[in-house]
Amino acid sequence: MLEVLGLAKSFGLQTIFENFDLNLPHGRFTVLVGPSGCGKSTLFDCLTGIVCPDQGRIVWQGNAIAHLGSLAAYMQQKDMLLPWLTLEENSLLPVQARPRTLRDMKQAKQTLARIFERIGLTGFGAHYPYQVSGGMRQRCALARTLMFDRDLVLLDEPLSALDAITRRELQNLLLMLQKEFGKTVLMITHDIEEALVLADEIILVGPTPMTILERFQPKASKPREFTQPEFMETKARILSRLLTEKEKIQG
Ligand SMILES: Nc1ncnc2c1ncn2[C@@H]1O[C@H](COP(=O)(O)OP(=O)(O)OP(=O)(O)O)[C@@H](O)[C@H]1O
Repeated sequence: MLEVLGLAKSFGLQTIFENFDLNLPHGRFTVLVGPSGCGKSTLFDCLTGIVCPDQGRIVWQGNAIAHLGSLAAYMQQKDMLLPWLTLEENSLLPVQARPRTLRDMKQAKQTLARIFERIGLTGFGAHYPYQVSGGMRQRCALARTLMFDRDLVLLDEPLSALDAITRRELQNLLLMLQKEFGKTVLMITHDIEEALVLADEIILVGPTPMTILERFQPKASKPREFTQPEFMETKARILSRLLTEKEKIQG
């Protein structure tokens, strides 16, 4: 579905990645795990056209494109909510931005009401971002991402500001998106247990310049519990690999 070939990006003298390849098959849930500052968000920015890559090819369903642009829904680390719009208005922005009829808008509002219910925002649609907590803003940003209704969803640490229970609920929501709506998901997380619960494939990336260190394909069927013995072993391997890379850098 999406193929990235030889992607390169530098900021001044700092090479963030070069010759970076990635392949996302349709309907798969891929999770990128790697140390802070190694270039994961920059990769997403290059894919979506926020940042221009220096080199490389992005191929979408067999066609070379400059960037994904509106082909993908992208949730960035910052919630990017517009402060002068309510949570409902923020979430409906993707629908406002495309040609629509009154019926489309009615349907969109119904869909949003279901998503709000699922993520615990029912009753907060008329609130402004400054009136709710950071976790609620993040949930609203996730709702807005879902309202884009794209086959490919890029999520940059979407659940990082949430409490454990809400986090688990939203993990289930993400799994539902993949299973029921056939979405292809590429997600960044620092939480290895979260990666193990969600991923069809975990891509472990190493420090700048970012390279792929190892790939893991958890076999257990979903929904999963990260306490499964297979996961404990994989978690230990991922942690040990990250530690080795850190020690290499520190000399
Ligand atoms: N616009 C920019 N100009 C200059 N340097 C940048 C820019 N954006 C990112 N960088 C640098 O690129 C490197 C990679 O940053 P990036 O945000 O992609 O890392 P990350 O892996 O997503 O980190 P984290 O996991 O902490 O979010 C960092 O050293 C960062 O300072």
